[in-house]
Amino acid sequence: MAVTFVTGNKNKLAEVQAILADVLPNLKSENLDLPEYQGEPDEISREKAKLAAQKINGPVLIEDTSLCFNALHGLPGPYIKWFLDKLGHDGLNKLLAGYEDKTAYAQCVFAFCAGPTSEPIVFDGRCPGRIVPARGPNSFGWDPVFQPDDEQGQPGGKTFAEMDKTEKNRISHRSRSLQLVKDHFAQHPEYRK
Ligand SMILES: O=c1[nH]cnc2c1ncn2[C@@H]1O[C@H](COP(=O)(O)OP(=O)(O)O)[C@@H](O)[C@H]1O
Ligand SMILES: [Mg+2]
Repeated sequence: MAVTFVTGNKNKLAEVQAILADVLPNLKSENLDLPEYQGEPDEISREKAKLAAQKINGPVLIEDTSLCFNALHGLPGPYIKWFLDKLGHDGLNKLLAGYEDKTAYAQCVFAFCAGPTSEPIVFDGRCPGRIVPARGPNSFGWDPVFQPDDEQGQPGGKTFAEMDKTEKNRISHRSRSLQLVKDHFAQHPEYRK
């Protein structure tokens, strides 16, 4: 019962295969065109996983990433893709111009659905930080405008874009939710084959 990771994003696939290698050595991948649901991040991932499990007719893993501004009660959240696309890094900063509070969190929700009639299980990983004017290479999404907090919960020094991969992966929203996924599959050897 090999699990299929449904994604169109090659970077995500590589990261997920690397991190899950020992618990899901036979993880497959498929690029299905799934609808972009609206709602709370965990609900969106749940719906995506259910539909993917019906289309694949087997066990699936999906992922959805949000960037949530506290002053805006969690928005743009799951809609960050379009906000980033239309407003750019500068526009994301300007959204918070009227607010003292620049804090935000990156949220990654993986969802696993065992089959077409199963209820999905969600794995919610978050990384707290703040929105800052862009710094560092413009290589991945909103990385240049997100400055994660340090281990003490204080404003950290670097944006995600200024960190190397290892440094980002130690604290990132995605690595935190993947750790939960890993713990889950460590207890479910039936998916290792
Ligand atoms: O770790 C990250 N750093 C910076 N940007 C990210 C990260 N993960 C996802 N994004 C961006 O956030 C947006 C929402 O991600 P989502 O997971 O819905 O994207 P996808 O549908 O392209 O896979 C996209 O614009 C994506 O590029
Ligand atoms: Mg999305």
